[in-house]
Amino acid sequence: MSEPLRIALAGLGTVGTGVIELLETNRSMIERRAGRALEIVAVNARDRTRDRGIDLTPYAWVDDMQAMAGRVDVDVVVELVGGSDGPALTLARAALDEGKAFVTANKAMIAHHGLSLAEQAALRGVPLKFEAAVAGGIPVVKGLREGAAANRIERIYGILNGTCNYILSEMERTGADFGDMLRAAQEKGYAEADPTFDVEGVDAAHKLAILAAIGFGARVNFDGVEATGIGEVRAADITQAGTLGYVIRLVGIASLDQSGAEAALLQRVRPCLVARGHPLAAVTGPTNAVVAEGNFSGRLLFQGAGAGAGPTASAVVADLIDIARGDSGAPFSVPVEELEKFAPADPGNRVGRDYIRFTVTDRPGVLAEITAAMRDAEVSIESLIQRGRDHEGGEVLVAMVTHEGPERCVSKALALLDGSPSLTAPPLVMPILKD
Ligand SMILES: NC(=O)C1=CN([C@@H]2O[C@H](COP(=O)(O)OP(=O)(O)OC[C@H]3O[C@@H](n4cnc5c(N)ncnc54)[C@H](O)[C@@H]3O)[C@@H](O)[C@H]2O)C=CC1
Ligand SMILES: N[C@@H](CC=O)C(=O)O
Ligand code: NA
Repeated sequence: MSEPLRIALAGLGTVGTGVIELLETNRSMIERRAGRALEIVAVNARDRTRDRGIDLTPYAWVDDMQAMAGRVDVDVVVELVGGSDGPALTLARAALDEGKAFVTANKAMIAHHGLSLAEQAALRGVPLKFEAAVAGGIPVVKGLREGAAANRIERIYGILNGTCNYILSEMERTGADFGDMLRAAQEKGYAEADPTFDVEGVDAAHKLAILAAIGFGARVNFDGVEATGIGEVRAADITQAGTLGYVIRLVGIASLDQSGAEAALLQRVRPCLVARGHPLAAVTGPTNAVVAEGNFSGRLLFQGAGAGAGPTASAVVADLIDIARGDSGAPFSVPVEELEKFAPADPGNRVGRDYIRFTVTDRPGVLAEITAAMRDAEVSIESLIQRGRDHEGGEVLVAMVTHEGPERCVSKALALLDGSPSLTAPPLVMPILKD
């Protein structure tokens, strides 16, 4: 058997402690599969004295995280600290610079700096791996990079944030309110250190940017992702959607828009209506699911735990096993210098159906004003529901579903209504996910 793969582990929170537990529990099986032992030699976290429920005495404690990069007894640095910049990025750069393999679960860092880190890794000829950064324990990076490598990917979409999916599906199941469900998601360890990243769609946008890069051979472009979170989704929307045969899910979608002279990349994260019969509608709780449509494979569905200690550790250790076996392939499926630079697609070109919810004052003529704007913008209405008011002159919800049409027409209709005294809040538009 070869020499052990020697690991330095930075960050001993939810994921870091999960990695130690997994390596301890499955030690001999992993050694057989990897062809060599995976041995943690050094660990670091902010607080040495904290009781993490695991025994850290077998490992050297390093006070300065950055010192791990230069250790001669280390082959691979694992970063489980978090944050797109700061110490995580400094460590990544230093480790790659020292010619160490680098493994991370940090989607924020890969979404922002994945391209330059991949360039650095290529320059030094060392592996850079981030399976845990996209959809936690689901082997979707590997699935796309290896399993679906023979295909041209037509579209990738999915439920990429466990916290939001937990909140939406629990609101749907129990009628509970948003705040209580967010607290529960935090207590269960699904949420990011800053949960606004989850609820505002930023975390899902990080993951989508990485997925799109792998699926389309594109340069990672987080700034090209249009992200809307779930903060505006009301219990009433969930009920209305249910009446119409849909559930609401936060969905990240990436596809190539071929309508112009040059292909452009559409990357967006939006709360969407998902038909009850669609596989994503059955995805509840913190579960993630990714659908990739390949031109030969057809629809591939990857589903599983997108967060939590065990599943995320499973992805981190899978990367370590790959490194132990000698895999040093391109992190984004094609060599970094061949990644294409796509312009962001105009979302107005999207042709689809939308759910639009208006909150209006209940007085004569309001509905006529809304439908006139739809007519003038050439938006065809498929169905319309008006919910009864609470009191005379009170707020009323008007929800409609459009026929298929260009998204720019819906935007035009909303622009026509902008500033109307009849609307008590900005309308909420949720695309209806295409099968
Ligand atoms: N928790 C989850 O389910 C998932 C987490 N991730 C990612 O994994 C990474 C780690 O996440 P968690 O384990 O949940 O975080 P955590 O907050 O539980 O743990 C972070 C660890 O890093 C240490 N740390 C933070 N800032 C530090 C600093 N400035 N200097 C030294 N140590 C520092 C903390 O002491 C702690 O040990 C993040 O990038 C996160 O986005 C990815 C997928 C799922
Ligand atoms: N906060 C994330 C954790 C994993 O990436 C989520 O809720 O999905
Ligand atoms: Na993954």
